Amino acid sequence: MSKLANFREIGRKIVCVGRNYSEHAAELNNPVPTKPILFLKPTSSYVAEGSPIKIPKDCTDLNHEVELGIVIGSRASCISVEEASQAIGGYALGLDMTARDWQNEAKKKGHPWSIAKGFDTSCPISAFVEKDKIKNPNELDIWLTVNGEKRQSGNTRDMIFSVEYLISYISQFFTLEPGDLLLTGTPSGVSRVQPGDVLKAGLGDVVSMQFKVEA
Ligand SMILES: CC(=O)CC(=O)C(=O)O
Ligand SMILES: [Mg+2]
Repeated sequence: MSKLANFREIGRKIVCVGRNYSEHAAELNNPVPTKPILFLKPTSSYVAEGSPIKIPKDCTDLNHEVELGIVIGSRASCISVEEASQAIGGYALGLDMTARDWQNEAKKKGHPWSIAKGFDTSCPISAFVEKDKIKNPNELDIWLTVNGEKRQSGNTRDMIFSVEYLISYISQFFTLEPGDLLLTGTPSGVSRVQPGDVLKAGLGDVVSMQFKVEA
């Protein structure tokens, strides 16, 4: 078994990409970016299957964002797009749970999104997926249902910036280390969740996961 199977324990950082699908940028009335928008989540935000997603106190608009996760396998600093795939150690499916009311408030004030995106349980994550299980990460169906109803359905080919471009771009600023996770942005269809909801998500026929939402 790969050493990266416990990437949640060894992970040093979670780097997230925002607005990487133009339909999602449009549904929130955001401009389409000309270069990747990056933010970080703390590793304390991880939650694995079997434990609930908890709506933070005073949050009134918690949204799901299903995203392809890249688990970094080797140290990478200032690498080129051509070198990027060598840094991939494997994959995971992730949810970038977002307190949209808090994020909107922060955006208005020009404040960071740290609390809106990084509160405890804001990063539900699947089991580790071995690198060889996915031939092309830029050609994967990705979906999410809430209580059995389809809410998000996309394909990573619609990402504005490819997986390799993102790894290269991020490595110009942050040295990537084994166990780091990159969340690559969400397709359209984000929506509010309520206590008792059951979220199911999947990546092609490679991996799926389920989480219950609690107050
Ligand atoms: C508007 C956002 O929250 C950006 C984001 O996280 C995304 O996946 O897009
Ligand atoms: Mg996101």
